Amino acid sequence: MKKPYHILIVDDDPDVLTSARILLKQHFQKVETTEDPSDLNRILSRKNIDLVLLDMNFRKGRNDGAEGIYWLKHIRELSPSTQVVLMTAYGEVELAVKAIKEGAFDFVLKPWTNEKLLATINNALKLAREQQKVAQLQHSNKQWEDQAALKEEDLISRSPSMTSVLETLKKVAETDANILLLGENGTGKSALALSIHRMSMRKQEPFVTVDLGAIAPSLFESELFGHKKGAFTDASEDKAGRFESAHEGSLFLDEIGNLDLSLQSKLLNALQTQEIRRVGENQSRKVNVRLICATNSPLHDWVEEKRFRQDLLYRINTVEIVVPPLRERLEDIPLLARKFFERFCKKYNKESLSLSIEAIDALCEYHWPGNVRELEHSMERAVILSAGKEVKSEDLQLRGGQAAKPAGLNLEEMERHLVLQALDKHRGNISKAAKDLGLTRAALYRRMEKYEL
Ligand SMILES: Nc1ncnc2c1ncn2[C@@H]1O[C@H](COP(=O)(O)OP(=O)(O)OP(=O)(O)O)[C@@H](O)[C@H]1O
Repeated sequence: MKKPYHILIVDDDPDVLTSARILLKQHFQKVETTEDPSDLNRILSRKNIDLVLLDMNFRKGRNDGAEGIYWLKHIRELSPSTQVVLMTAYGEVELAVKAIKEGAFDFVLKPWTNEKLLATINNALKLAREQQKVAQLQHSNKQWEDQAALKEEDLISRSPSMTSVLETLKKVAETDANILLLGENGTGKSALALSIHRMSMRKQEPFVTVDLGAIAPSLFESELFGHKKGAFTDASEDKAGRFESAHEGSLFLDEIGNLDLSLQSKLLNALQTQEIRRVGENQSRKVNVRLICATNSPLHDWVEEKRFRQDLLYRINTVEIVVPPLRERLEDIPLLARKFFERFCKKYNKESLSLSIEAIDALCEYHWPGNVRELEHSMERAVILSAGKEVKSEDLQLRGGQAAKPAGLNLEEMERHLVLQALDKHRGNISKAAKDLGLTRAALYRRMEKYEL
């Protein structure tokens, strides 16, 4: 199978162009040639070239390689992610070394052997892919980092319903099946998605998250599929979408119910063809991702109401898993409560604090509309607010219970407290919590980040 790369060969000798093209066409999806290096501007600004095979000497009679170095620098500036392999004549090794210092990946001596040329190009493309991965990791969002910080053994449960979910996940994680996680907010869907990735054969590859509940719908397409420079006002440079970032790894689409019908079609198309097209580009790119989706929306009802495409649902739910709400996992409540409590005691230097039995009973009786996330927040709040040695049920401030007065808090602590309260009230629904607090979603996100919520 041809590799999904786009290669450009630049040489003023038509015979060299022809023989290189014939060879490379057998191995790579797209191969273009030009005799004139000044075409580089036009080509690089319109197309995504993965690698340029560049001659060192263009004008007849000149063989100091200066022009090759000039064009090499030019390519590095115009398109830093494009790899450059130089073609040099015998006796120009010193020049080639200089070129490598200027950013060329490697050089091949003319006349080349096919094996050597292919091996050099493949190595350059492999490096480019690795560099991309590093860049993706560096750019990955905070949410990803939070999830990455969660260790597998952190996902704890002893309730029969959740244990059976975890067992099913273990079985399907290794396959490449697309998985749909259904369940209320805060039940642990994101944590499970990461756990699936970590148990899969793709675990060494990227795990990329797109939270469709946290970005503006107008940005969905470019976020998922990327864009070309100039495709819209804010597109100041070419950008790969999350699909490309997740190539060979897993893509987690959280709140998939937020996709409108036109994007549902585009997503379906991408899944069917395993190709995506960046916004503003004509050419498509091959991608290979394992898709994990999650939602608290009733997608099956939405199919009936024609709000969600049935064919897309069937694509994403090869395996469908319902994550039970916390109130149906009674055995998990004390287990998780203690775990969170210990974590926050450590964080706030209150390690002598304890959780009373009657507080645990109250936790077990509560209905947990915001599920594990609400329990986590309640434990944090209890640790922060408790003044004594032991947290009692009235310190828990469970909704419908007696609210403790958050006395003695400074302005920042008060703000954090209000943000937590609003998130709990709306079961982690950012839009509703923001509205309640009189903030924009972005302003609420900033505060959540500030207070590490
Ligand atoms: N079984 C578990 N053990 C330990 N921590 C858990 C468990 N389940 C969930 N959590 C924690 O609870 C919080 C909420 O979980 P998560 O974000 O995965 O829920 P979600 O279902 O994806 O929520 P939403 O639908 O709002 O995106 C996270 O901090 C997560 O680490």
